[in-house]
Amino acid sequence: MEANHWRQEKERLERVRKKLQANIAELEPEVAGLSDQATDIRKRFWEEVTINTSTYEDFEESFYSINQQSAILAERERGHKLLMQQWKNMNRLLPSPYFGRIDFKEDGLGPSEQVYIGVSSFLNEDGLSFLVYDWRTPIASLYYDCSPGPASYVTPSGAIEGTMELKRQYQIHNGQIRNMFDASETIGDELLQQVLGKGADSQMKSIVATIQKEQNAIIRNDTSRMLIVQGAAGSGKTSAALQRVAYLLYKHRQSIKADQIVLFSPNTMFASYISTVLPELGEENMQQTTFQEYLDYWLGDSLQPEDPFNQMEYVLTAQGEPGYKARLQGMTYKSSEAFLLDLQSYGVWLGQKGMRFNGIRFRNRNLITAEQMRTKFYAYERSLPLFNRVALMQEWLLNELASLERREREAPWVEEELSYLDSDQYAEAFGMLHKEKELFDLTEHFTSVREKLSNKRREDEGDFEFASKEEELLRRRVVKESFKPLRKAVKKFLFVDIKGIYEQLFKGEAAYRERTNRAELPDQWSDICKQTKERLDQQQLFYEDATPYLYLKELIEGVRTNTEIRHIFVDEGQDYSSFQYVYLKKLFPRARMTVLGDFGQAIFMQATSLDAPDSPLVRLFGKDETSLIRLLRSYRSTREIVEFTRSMLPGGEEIAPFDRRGRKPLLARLNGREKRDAQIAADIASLIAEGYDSIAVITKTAAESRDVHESLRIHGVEALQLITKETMDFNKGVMVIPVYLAKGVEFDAVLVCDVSLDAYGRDNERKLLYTACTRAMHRLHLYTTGDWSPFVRALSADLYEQAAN
Ligand SMILES: Nc1ncnc2c1ncn2[C@@H]1O[C@H](COP(=O)(O)OP(=O)(O)OP(=O)(O)O)[C@@H](O)[C@H]1O
Repeated sequence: MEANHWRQEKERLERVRKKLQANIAELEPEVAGLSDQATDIRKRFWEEVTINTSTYEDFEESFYSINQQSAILAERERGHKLLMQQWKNMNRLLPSPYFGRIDFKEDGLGPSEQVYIGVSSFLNEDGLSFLVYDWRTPIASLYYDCSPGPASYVTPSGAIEGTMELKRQYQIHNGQIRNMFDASETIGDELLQQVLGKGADSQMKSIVATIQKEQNAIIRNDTSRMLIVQGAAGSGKTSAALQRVAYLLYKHRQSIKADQIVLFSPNTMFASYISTVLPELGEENMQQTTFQEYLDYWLGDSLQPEDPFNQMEYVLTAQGEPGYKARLQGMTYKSSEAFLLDLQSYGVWLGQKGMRFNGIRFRNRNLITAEQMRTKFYAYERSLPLFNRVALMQEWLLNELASLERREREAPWVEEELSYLDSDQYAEAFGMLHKEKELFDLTEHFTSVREKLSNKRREDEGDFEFASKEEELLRRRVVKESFKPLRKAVKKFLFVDIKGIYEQLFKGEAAYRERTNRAELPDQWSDICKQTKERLDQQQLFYEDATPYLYLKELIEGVRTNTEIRHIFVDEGQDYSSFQYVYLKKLFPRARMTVLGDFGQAIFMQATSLDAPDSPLVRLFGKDETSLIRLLRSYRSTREIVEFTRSMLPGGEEIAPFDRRGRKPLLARLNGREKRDAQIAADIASLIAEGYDSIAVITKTAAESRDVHESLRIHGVEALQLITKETMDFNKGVMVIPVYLAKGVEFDAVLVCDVSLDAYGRDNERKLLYTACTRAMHRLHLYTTGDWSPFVRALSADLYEQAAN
């Protein structure tokens, strides 16, 4: 680039930085005092406000004064927050104010405008012209979407047409321009090369400077209710999702707050891995959770749901066990749409007969029997949906309990209970009664007024009548306390025997057909029934049963919803069942959904295809409300690694590697485990010596991880982490990790330790191996002590190197 361009750019950078420094210095004193001031205001606010309740007018006045003051306080706090935000943004800009520039000449207007783009906007003193544009502004999309030449961008008031005369990228560190490129075709191949060539980190990085056009379409999609992204491994799905959150928070800053966005992540370690991206962009983090957390929350007390990792371990390790085939068939069927329809039909059947209830017992007596409830339930209007009738039942039960409670006051046990009250309890109850009476009982007021008027004292504690009243009140209180758990249980719908209702669906083929109208059933149905029932008897649920169970529960009890949430993001979306999607949609009725995933990495049994023409995901909101974007370029791994991994997948040839070069994957076959582990230990040492500091030894199962971890430590590998499903944080270094926990994360080097026919021989293990290998950014090693897995054997020999034995 010409020397005078460099000079001009350096001078401009200096100018912008000086202005930033001046503005920061100007705000500094104000900002420094802000947090003290805020607490000061609050303190004074509470000191100055006293509630005057002597007369109604005084009370009213105090009330309005409090309201007024708190409004002033809120306004001031808003102002402070804004100031603080500006100050933080400027500080974030200072070391690297921008990463891109476009010169854009709008059709029909004067000279072209120089648009510098950075992580937030920065205005000139005039308050009108932008020295830096936020990357999320409409005009900045030109930088991501267009090449020099005719170009246009969309604003809320329509499309703006014009010509892009220049597109430039900068690498600015510590206030110095390190590098500058003028881009022509696509943005930033050079910059991207440099970014991708770096080492893996313990935290995911933001990609704002190098967002690619197809990723930008995901980030800025604002029209669909459902946005589905099917993207190859390493194509930037998670990155795009996080930038999209930042974009939505910026674009809808008046109406959406960070806590109205929820991201479902595959595990807690992944949540920690991505947690710094949004703060790096100056935004607050969205809420993060896992589907398992949700299941635990709603089922926790009554039934223990299995977690998906245990389910996965079973699939991978229990091949020889009896009932294995049935369990796998059960997993597939219970995640299917067919089963969802079956449950709906079952709901209709339950509307006519077969509901099961838990009778209400009290002190070893039946208060209301299950039979009474059933009779009552089926006496309600049959056309009412189940949950309406259950709500009516609930109301009826609460009324019944109230009258039973009244009757119960005369029961002998109450008398007995009263005599057990010690004097303290008595005094306490007595005090409470009086207090309650004074506050709430109108008759008490009336009595005291009458006392004053007639100048005649009411009966006191020594009076007979008072004593009997007191006993009556105490009885009432004792019975009320003992009925409390019953009322609570009714309010929580515990009178519906959901477990029994779910269980009676698995009473054999004929019963199932009758209840669901299903003609075709998996051939192992009777074993599936047996397994399901056995689990329920142990107060547990298979993972594949957990969501259907909750679905049925809500069909009967009514749907839980959270109407606050505006957007939900589902990462690794291929690993959720159609059931889980229906569920999420119901749960968050006002939310838009963004689902990101890769069917090539669908390693769980409940997998859902994201982009198949008949995908249940598309049907969820209907074609018109759904957009589907496919990402085919893979950025994480070198060209050599992508060429190797994509060949493992049918149809993988459409995955395009980004052109970053490296060594071909290395295949090593060794004679026995001892030699293999010695080789892995030696390879780890040499990779570290080459400068790679994030290295993962990937195993298939948790048990294998433990073995290999132990063995590698004996072989002298130091500071070796063992990652389990309980690991909360993702730390850089050398680790042993089961493949299903490595989802979504990446490493400089990956060593897959047992790529034998035994370990990865079945078709469902193909995707597992693909997922393991695609975690590698720069180097990939595969080891075996026996025959190679057929998925490796089928690869063309020029895709890899073989280690000399
Ligand atoms: N536009 C980009 N600029 C710079 N880096 C990028 C870009 N897109 C993706 N990357 C990098 O590629 C790697 C993979 O990205 P990411 O993890 O988002 O992909 P993914 O599609 O979610 O992967 P997977 O499905 O395999 O978990 C990350 O290191 C990310 O920083």
